[in-house]
Amino acid sequence: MPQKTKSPLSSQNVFTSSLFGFRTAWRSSAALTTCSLGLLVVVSLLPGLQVVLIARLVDSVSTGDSGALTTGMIGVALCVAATEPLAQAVRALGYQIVSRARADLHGDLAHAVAAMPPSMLRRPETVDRVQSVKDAISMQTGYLYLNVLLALQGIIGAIGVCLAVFTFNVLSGLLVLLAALPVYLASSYLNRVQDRMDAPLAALSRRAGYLETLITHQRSATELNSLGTGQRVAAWTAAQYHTVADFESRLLRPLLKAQILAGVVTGALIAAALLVLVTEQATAGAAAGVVAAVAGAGAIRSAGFSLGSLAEASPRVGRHLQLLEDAPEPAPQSEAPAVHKIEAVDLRFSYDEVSPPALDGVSLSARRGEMVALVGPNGAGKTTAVNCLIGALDPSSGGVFINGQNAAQLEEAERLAVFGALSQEFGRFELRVRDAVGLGQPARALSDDDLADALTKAQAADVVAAMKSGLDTQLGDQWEGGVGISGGQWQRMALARIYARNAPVWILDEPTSAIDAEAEYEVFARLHRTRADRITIVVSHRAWTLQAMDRIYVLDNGSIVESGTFDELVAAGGRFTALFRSQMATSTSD
Ligand SMILES: Nc1ncnc2c1ncn2[C@@H]1O[C@H](COP(=O)(O)OP(=O)(O)OP(=O)(O)O)[C@@H](O)[C@H]1O
Repeated sequence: MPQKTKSPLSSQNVFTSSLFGFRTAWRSSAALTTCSLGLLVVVSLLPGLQVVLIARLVDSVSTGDSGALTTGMIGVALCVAATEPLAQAVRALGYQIVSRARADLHGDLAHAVAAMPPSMLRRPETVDRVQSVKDAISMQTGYLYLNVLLALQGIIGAIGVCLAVFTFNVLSGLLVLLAALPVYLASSYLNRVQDRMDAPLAALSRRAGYLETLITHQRSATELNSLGTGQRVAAWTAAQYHTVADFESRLLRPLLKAQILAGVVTGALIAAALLVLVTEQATAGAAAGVVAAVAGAGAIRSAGFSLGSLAEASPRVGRHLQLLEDAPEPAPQSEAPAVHKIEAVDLRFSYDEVSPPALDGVSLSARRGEMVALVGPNGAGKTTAVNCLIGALDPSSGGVFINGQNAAQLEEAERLAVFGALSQEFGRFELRVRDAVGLGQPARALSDDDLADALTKAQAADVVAAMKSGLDTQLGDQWEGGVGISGGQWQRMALARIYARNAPVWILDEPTSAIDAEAEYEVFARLHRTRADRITIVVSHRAWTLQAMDRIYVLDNGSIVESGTFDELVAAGGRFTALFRSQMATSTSD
């Protein structure tokens, strides 16, 4: 992944976030965006036009020109009548555009995350950043164009009013123009405050969101309510959201102060402009000045509010752009090479500086056709070793060699294509059966025959045969028409994905932990029967599954303490025997 030296965050401001809002709107619909801008210009010029017409109207009253009076009255009436409906039309178009733009932004985020390598996804800061960008799409970045429209309406309206006032009195026009400055300064100040608080706020919100997910998602909520502790998690959720609210209110205080101050200064400048007009101008100018002051204040307030929202969103725009930039380009699918040997040499890895190393010089190897096992007590380092093999973790020293080549030198996609890895926490993808299994194969869509073959090999064909819609059955009973399946059946679906993938190196971390004894026997028997064309590495806690392994590596405290075949290890009477003594005693007594 490319390392970035300069964060675009530092350069985000109202202008760049407006540009981002405009670009997303244009991408979602160029026609609607053009339409909204056209209407916007018309509606924004109405206040200025109103000022000019009122000045003429007052003039015609004093000169007694009845024709001009009638025209002026009709003009003012039309302006007043048209303003609100046109403004509403701009807003309605704006909403339509932002809902499309949000869909695009959610899509962009999903694609960016999909392009991230597992090693990047494992980092907590990546998860925080993704969550923050996702939240912002629903709250700020997704609505930017609406604020751009409102800000433009306010700014064009204020400029129109200023120009109208300039025609009566230059000083007064300048004062109206100056009235926009406090609002802009307040926006910039808020932008800086927001930027400082955004990262800690995202972390707090993610925790609140996580707790809420626990108590609102079907599976976890059912488990918690069965335990009778759902209310406790609900209370934690509420408390965490209150923590978020307290944190946010620290932002609201400076926001309020800055906006009140800006409002007071704006009001004073508008009042001064009005005073100049009333004291220096004839009746028409003064009357127009009153209208201008009201219209100008309204336009500037609206522009200020929208500019404030744009300023508030700008750090989020920065994070959004940075995340998309940091995500690598989606790599073209790589054909898996034939692998005749995989080796791990002296792997060392620590999760942090204080804990003892999770891997302390682990070396192992496997050749095509071999089936090897990693065993050891909980916390020995088996999953860490597996993650280093597939590249989800980078060892601090040592390396993984595929066909003798250092795997760190391979392209990410090339390396991932080598492995079919089934983790302990395999995914329960609540999709149609064909999609849930088909996700194993990125290179092509699988035919029904391919899917049936993978399901059969994973002992899952009977499960699907019993479903009314077969391969088209929706998995998961939280969905309308969806089917709930057992834990072991979910694991068989996950194993079917690995058969569908058919990679040259299979890494199966306790692949049968939830599967019944009969099916487990079948699964292992088939793995042995079909092992010739691949390398199979299995993590297992069950003694009998280890008997036919070509080699067993015994891990303890991050080091390999023994290796050999089952019989050799039993004969040695060492750590392996101690680890599996109770299981071997049971099988002997059976
Ligand atoms: N994400 C993590 N952050 C910090 N420490 C971790 C993390 N994951 C694992 N560890 C620690 O690293 C060591 C090795 O863990 P690992 O998950 O590799 O063990 P394992 O042999 O797979 O255990 P099990 O049989 O329970 O699956 C343990 O001490 C564990 O507490």
